[in-house]
Amino acid sequence: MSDASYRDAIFTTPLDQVAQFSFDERVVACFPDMIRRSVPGYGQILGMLGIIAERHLPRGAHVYDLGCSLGAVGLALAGRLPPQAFSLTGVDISPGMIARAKDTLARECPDHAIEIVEGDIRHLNYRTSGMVVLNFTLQFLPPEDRDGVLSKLHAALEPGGVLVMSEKIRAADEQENAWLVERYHDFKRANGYSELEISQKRTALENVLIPDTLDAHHACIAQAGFSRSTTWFQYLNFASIIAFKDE
Ligand SMILES: Nc1ncnc2c1ncn2[C@@H]1O[C@H](C[S@+](CC[C@H]([NH3+])C(=O)[O-])CC(=O)[O-])[C@@H](O)[C@H]1O
Ligand SMILES: O=C(O)C(=O)Cc1ccccc1
Repeated sequence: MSDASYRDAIFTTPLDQVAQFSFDERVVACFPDMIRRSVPGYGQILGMLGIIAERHLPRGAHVYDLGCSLGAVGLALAGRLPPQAFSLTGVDISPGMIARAKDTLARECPDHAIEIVEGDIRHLNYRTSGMVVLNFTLQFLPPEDRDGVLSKLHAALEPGGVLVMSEKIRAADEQENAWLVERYHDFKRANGYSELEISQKRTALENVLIPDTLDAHHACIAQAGFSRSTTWFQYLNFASIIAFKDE
């Protein structure tokens, strides 16, 4: 499979009917460009995941990267930690993403114990792990399925284990939310997206990517059994939370 990456031009031409967004072959082909131009702080979050792993993972512990797409989290951890430091399982439901992630990781970090599997994170039998990463993935699950997944992840974590969860968020206050969304659209314009691309993608993501508030995420995390959680990163309406399982 080719490892070429293209500029995201998916919503450049006017569409009669904008179909629901899906992680199909066209998205796979331009995904690195799409996510970097569309997710404020994406690169910074990846860099910090390596630092968090370095601090929190017991030597040799297992890590899950859930909704791994092209394997960027595994690459970031392998770039910072030696092969003996951890093993990692990346899981994604999109066959196109999985095929490319497997290729990339086998080529870029052959000495690290990283496996990539196709699957639905709602129906996985999780093994005991030291760290679980949901980097912009929970937002794509139907809201009614999210509590169940977080509870399973809490159960799978070792005492002292951590969950890192990044999400597109909404603010409960309408005015605050409007400001964040408007500046987010400015961010996309500044990254070369046209008005048409911004509005068609917004339509495509309706009912597919369902953002929740930070308060709701922290409440869900507490409900799942985590004793503490903190928002360690926010850039406009994109944020990342770390949650700690009791020692
Ligand atoms: N039920 C599901 N089970 C498994 N995977 C799923 C499911 N639903 C959606 N996905 C997968 O979750 C990923 C979300 S992208 C993650 C970026 C990555 N974490 C990164 O750090 O580059 C975020 C984004 O594109 O904004 C896609 O690859 C979906 O196929
Ligand atoms: O582009 C958007 O509007 C987003 O919310 C980010 C995003 C990035 C990649 C796939 C889907 C959504």
